[in-house]
Amino acid sequence: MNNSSSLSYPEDMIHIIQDGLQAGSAPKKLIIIGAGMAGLVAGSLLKKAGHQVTILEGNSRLGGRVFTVRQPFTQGNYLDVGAMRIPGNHLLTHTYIKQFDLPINKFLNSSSKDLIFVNDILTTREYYEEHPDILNFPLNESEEGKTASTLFLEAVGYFLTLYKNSSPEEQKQLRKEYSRYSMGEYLRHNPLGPSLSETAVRKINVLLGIEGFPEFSFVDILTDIIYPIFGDETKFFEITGGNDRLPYSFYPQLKDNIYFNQKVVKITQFDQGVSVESTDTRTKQKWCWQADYVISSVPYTAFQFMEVDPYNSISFNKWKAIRELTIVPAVKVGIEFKTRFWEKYPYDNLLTDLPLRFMYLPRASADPSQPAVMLASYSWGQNALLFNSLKKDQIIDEIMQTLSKIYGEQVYEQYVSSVVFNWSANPFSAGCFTLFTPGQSRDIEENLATPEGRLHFAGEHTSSFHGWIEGAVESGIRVAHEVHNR
Ligand SMILES: Cc1cc2nc3c(=O)[nH]c(=O)nc-3n(C[C@H](O)[C@H](O)[C@H](O)COP(=O)(O)OP(=O)(O)OC[C@H]3O[C@@H](n4cnc5c(N)ncnc54)[C@H](O)[C@@H]3O)c2cc1C
Ligand SMILES: O=C(O)C(=O)Cc1ccccc1
Repeated sequence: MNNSSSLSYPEDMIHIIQDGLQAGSAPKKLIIIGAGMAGLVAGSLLKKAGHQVTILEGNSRLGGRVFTVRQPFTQGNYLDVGAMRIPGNHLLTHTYIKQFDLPINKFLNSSSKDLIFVNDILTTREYYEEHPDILNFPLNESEEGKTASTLFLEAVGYFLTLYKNSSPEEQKQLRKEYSRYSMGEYLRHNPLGPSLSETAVRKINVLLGIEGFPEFSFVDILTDIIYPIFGDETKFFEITGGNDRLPYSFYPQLKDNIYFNQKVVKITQFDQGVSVESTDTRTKQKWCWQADYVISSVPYTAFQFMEVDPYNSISFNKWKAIRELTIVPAVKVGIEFKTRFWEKYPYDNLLTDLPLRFMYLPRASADPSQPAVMLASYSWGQNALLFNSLKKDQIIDEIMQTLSKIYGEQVYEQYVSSVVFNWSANPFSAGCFTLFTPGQSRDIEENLATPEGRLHFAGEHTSSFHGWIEGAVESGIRVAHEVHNR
C-alpha cells in the first residue's frame, strides 16, 4: 500500500490516461524494463509525450502476470492463469478497457450456490449461511451460530469503519500504526474489538480464503484481499476472450519499441546517463542499450538477479526494500472437459480446505455440450507450496480426485487436457503478487516507489494496490509522470 505520487487517485490519473502527460518536457531517451501492464502503460504515455522509448522484455510475450493460456485447449477456449477478475471500482483499469473498446462480462466470483467442502462436510454457501455450525468448527459458545464473515466483521468492523472514513493521509497513518499486526495476531489479540478463539481464527482463514497467509500483514490482507475479493459489494468483471487482450491492446502503438527475449542482466548508472545490458534468451547474445533514464517494472524478486553498477547507486534502504519485500506463491490448474457437465447441477464455484482450495467455473455458455475450461484449482500462499512437491500429473490426479468427490466418476470420462502454472517457478516474477508481512508497511513501504539516481521503479509492488492490475497501471502512470517531469 504505497502512493508516493503527487497525482491524485483516480482523478489525475484518469485525466492522464485520457489526455496524456502535460506538454513541455524536452524529449528524453528512455529504457523501460518489462512489458507487463506497468511497463506498457508507462511506455505508452511517454511515447505519446514525445520521448524515445525502448522496452526490453525478457519473455517471448508481453503482459507479464496478465497471462491468458490458450494451448493445449480447444480453439476458442482459454484460461487466465494470471489476473482473472477486475473489480468494478478499479477505475484506471476500466478506463483503459473502455479506451481500447474491449468487451467485458461479469466474472462469477461467489454466490449463494457456491459449494463449500470443509472439515469433510459438503454443503452450499446458502445452507452454511443459514446454519453456520454445519461445518463442525469447535467454537466457543459466544462464537457459535456465526458465519466466518460475521465473526470477522465483528472483530475488524471498528477498524474498517475507521479506515473507510479516513482521508488518504489518515489511511496511510492507520496502515503504519497497525502494520505490526499479522491477520492472525490481530484476530487473537484484537486491540479494537472482541478477540477470537484459535478455532474461530481458523474458520475465518479457511472460509475467507486467507489460510495460505494468516501471518501476513493484517492491513494488507484486509484492504487488498478480503475487502475487495470477499466483500459483498464488490462486482467483478473479466475481458471476454481473455484478459491478455488488455496488454496486447498496447502493441499496435508500441510494436516498434518492444524488444522481446531481452533479459536485462545489468544496469550501469553514470553522470550523464544509464546503460543497460541484456542477454537474448534465444541466442545468448549480449546487447548494450544507452538512455538518459531507465524505468524498471520488474518485480523486486526478479530484480535481484540483475547487477547494478555502481552498487551504491542504489541506497542501502532501497536495497533493503528490494531484498526484503515479500511476494506470495500461487498455483493455478486449468482442466478442459468435453462438456460443461457442471451445468447439470445447481452449483457455482467451490471453496475447500483440501489442497485444491478454490475452483472457479467459466462464464456460462449457451451451449453446455461444448468443451470448456474450468479453473479447477487456485491456491496461494503456503497452500500453493504443497504443489511444489508434486509433478504435473500428480497435481492433476489430486485435483481430479477432489472433483470426483463432488461430481462423481464422470469427471474422468469428461477429462480432455490440463495446464498447471506455478508462479514461483516463473523466472520473471518468482512468485505471484506482493503482500506485506507484519511491519513492512512501517519499515520499507516508503522506499518501494522512490527513484535512485536515473533509475525509476514501477510495478504492482510499488503501488497502492498490491496484487492487482490496478496497482500496475497506477505505478505506470506515476513513473511516467516522474520521468516526464525531471
Ligand atoms: C496468479 C495471479 C492471479 C492474479 N489475479 C489477479 C486478478 O484477478 N485481478 C487483478 O487485477 N490482478 C491479479 N493479479 C495481479 C496482476 O496480474 C499484477 O498485479 C499485474 O499484472 C502486475 O503487472 P506489473 O507490470 O507490475 O508486473 P509484471 O506483469 O510481472 O511485468 C513485469 C515484466 O517484466 C518482465 N521481466 C522480468 N524480469 C525481467 C528482466 N530481467 N528483463 C526483462 N524483462 C523482465 C516480465 O517478463 C514481465 O513481462 C494476479 C496475479 C497472479 C500472478
Ligand atoms: O484476485 C486475485 O486472485 C488476485 O490475485 C488479487 C489479489 C491481490 C492481492 C492479494 C491477493 C489477491
